[in-house]
Amino acid sequence: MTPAQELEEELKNVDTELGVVESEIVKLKSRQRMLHEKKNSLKHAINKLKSDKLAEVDWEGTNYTWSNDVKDILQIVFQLESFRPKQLSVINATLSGQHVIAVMPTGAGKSLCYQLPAMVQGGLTIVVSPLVSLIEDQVRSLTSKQIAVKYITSTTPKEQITEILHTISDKHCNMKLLYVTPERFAKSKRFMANLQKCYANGRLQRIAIDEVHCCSQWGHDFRPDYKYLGILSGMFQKTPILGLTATATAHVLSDVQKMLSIPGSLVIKSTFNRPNLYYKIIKKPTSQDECISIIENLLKHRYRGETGIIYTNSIKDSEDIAIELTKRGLKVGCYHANLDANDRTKVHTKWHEKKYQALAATVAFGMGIDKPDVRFVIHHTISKTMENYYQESGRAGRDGNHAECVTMYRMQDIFKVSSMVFSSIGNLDHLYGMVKYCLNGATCRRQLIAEHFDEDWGDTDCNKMCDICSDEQSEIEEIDLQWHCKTLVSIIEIAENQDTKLTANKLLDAWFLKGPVALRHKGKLPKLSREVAEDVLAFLLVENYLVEDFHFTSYTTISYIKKGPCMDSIHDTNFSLKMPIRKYTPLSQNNKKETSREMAHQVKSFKKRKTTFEAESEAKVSKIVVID
Ligand SMILES: Nc1ncnc2c1ncn2[C@@H]1O[C@H](COP(=O)(O)OP(=O)(O)OP(=O)(O)O)[C@@H](O)[C@H]1O
Repeated sequence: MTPAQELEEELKNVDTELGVVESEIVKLKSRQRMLHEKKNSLKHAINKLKSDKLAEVDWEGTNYTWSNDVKDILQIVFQLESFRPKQLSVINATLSGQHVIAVMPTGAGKSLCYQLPAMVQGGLTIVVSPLVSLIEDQVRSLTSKQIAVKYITSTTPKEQITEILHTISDKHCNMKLLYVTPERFAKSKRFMANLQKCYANGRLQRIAIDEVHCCSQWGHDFRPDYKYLGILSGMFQKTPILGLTATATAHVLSDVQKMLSIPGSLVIKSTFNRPNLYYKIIKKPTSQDECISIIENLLKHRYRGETGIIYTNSIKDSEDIAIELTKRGLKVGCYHANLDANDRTKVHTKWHEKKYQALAATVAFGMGIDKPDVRFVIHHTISKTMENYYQESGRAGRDGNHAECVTMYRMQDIFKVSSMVFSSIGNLDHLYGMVKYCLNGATCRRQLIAEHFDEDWGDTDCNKMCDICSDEQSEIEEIDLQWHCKTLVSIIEIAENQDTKLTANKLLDAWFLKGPVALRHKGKLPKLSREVAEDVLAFLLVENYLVEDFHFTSYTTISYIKKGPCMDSIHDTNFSLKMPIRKYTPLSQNNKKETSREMAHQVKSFKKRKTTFEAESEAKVSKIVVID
């Protein structure tokens, strides 16, 4: 062997050995990853056990040293008779010094959970809140109750900030609450220094973090500034943290605890049922003019003298609706992200003071609307997710009185929304969840919302406060879809053979033997109304028998329809697919008083009705009729 060959041989051996080492590294890395995952899931399980253990304590008690003060302050300062569900638990737990995450639905009264304790003990409560309008509303309301409260936001003048910071570091300060936006923690060393002085003086009583789900990247509303709040529990070890949110997913909550460095802390969750909200879906006409006429009539009659919100999904729609309703003699403002901060405040205030009966708004009109007597929320266009829908509609009836959540639905809106959201993973599934809710013609709407939040409210919790449960005579008709699926597949295949793409409308046309002759199927005209046929297409889409296929043009994104993964099963011998037909009952213009009276009566005779309702539900189930 030449010296070069010897070296070559050695090199080979080294390579072989390197290969062995690398494969060991891969194995070890994979083991490391597995151990990390295991470690995380063990940590999660331990934290969950800790949270659950803390949750076993009866926090509703009235024998704490502060219980009498709590009761007096509730009645004298806040002028409220009693607590809403879980408010007292959160108050007792935070006054006991626990870190608490309070999960309550929109309008359930989360603010009281930190405002009231602030009055029970000496010292200062810092309230972190993401929205200036929310801060302003709350400060206005607390000031009117003679409570010493201040706020710092990006628009607060420098001298005022200096004065406030001076006050909080003063041993004798009598300020009870200070509201700040989260970026204060990230961007102001001066603020942090004064907060540390406040803590050193033993005066930092509590840190309340509103909309605490904004800490989590898993939530629907992640805000980068919230991540700086993670240092607080370490920096102010004796100060309890109280996080508040209306987002209930376990994943988000666990992430929030992690981000705030309070793993295993107590989680107090109240039910998401809002018994005073009446949920209804109405048919949305194809023309915008007719849509606006429906809203006009509702505002002029059913909701005369009442205040509400009309949600839509585009700035243009919000402007058009507001302009058109104003032309028709109504007082309706418009609110969207393109308004500057001043205009937003102006519009919000006019609405708050009832100078506007309604706002036609995009989702920019969101968090922190503290108007208790919103009597109606109309969705002119469906929301992107059920979570969003619940938050948006939940802005109605925060005072606990009857309020209505009306959604205008038509198939075409699915594509309006899907073409905006499809690019992120999971978004279409979320949207289809919302569509399923709209298409539903047989199950109590509350039941569907409960399922979404992993809760079980039981059938009787609705008290006929949704269009499904209140429709006593309804006979649920089901439509057998097997034959229709075959027809639709044949049209899709005809189009594919001709290299033609089908929008949902084109597919419907061909199904009804309209539009280009070359695309039409060879069968008979379906024995369905176009309306029901639209529901069938939407149903097949959300059930994965059809899928959307998005294509870009220079101006827009178009959604085309293709066969979905489930469509292959239609030829199976035991294939069966049925869809309950949704009834489109219009919303009467003026029977709301009757509904309210009926509701009051229902609450009184709840026990009696419970049995009746169970009987009715059974009757409904037995009245299913199948048509094709
Ligand atoms: N115990 C109570 N009794 C009667 N009304 C109450 C009670 N607690 C709070 N409220 C009222 O309920 C309304 C909603 O309260 P709050 O703004 O705190 O809700 P929230 O849970 O923070 O909602 P959001 O998630 O939208 O911010 C307010 O008008 C408040 O005064």
